[in-house]
Amino acid sequence: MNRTLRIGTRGSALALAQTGAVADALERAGASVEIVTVSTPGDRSAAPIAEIGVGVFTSALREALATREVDIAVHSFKDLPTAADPRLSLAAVPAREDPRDALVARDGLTLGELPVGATVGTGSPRRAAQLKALGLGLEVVPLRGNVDTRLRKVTDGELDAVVLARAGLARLGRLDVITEALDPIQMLPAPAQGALAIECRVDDVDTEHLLQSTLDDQASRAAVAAERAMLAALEAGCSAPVGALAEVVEDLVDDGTTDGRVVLRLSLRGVAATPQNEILRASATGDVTAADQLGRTVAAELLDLGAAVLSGPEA
Ligand SMILES: NCc1[nH]cc(CCC(=O)O)c1CC(=O)O
Repeated sequence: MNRTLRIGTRGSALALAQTGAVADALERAGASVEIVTVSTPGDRSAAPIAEIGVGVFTSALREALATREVDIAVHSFKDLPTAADPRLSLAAVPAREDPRDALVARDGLTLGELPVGATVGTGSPRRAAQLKALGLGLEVVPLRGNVDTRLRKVTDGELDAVVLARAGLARLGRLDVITEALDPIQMLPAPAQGALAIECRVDDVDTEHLLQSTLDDQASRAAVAAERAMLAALEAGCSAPVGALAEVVEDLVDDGTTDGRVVLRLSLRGVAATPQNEILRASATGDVTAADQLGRTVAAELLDLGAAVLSGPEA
């Protein structure tokens, strides 16, 4: 391919960092690329994400791609609505970063070391619900803004701590500020957290092939597919109090030999909070090639437990 591929991205420091890494990988593969910044309503509004709705960061980028303003779109996967866009192809899901949430607290404190009444900033209903469910007496304070703005609340002494995606800090080279990576047992990340979604137009098969062969990671794609199938089956938006984490695990099956045989399986854990802040949990393991089905299975279990009363602000 000798055309220059235009890669669309949001203009935040985080978006530029992750798009830069994608551009580098494509250049190493011999492609010629150019980065194009697309401003999104999510970047222009200071309102809580829960109020401005699904896709605030991603629809403008998808539009720019569909209308041929750009050839490739790089999204934080967790910001993408679960509804597919028939004009676009999810050409690559690169190897995922560590998907955990991270605590950044004053004085190097961990979650368990924060005193009763300590203020913890997060704009995410999912993080808020799981923090409250720990029963530590933490005071969850609404918070929005880019990574730097959120970190400053702690350095300025306005809040005792904030919770952010570890992956965002990793991409910005700010892992040093983390005082605790939160165990998924306490805090399941957002579906697809830490993963990127790289899209191109469905009819642009050359670009699709380049992205797929250069950047796609099958295990990350399967894990994210399971998490998002769970989210979709709960009909919850990206800001709903739903967490999910799928991992490819080795499973030993008895095949009659003394050692048994190791097969790869996909394990999925899900959490949903009811409006009463009751935490519901479910998990299952399935075939790596049946990720969507696994997601629907865990969602069905959550619905059985009472998650039906649950709906995101826009669901
Ligand atoms: N909704 C904001 C958002 N979207 C993606 C990331 C970064 C991490 C990722 O790629 O999952 C963040 C920041 C955060 O949640 O702290």
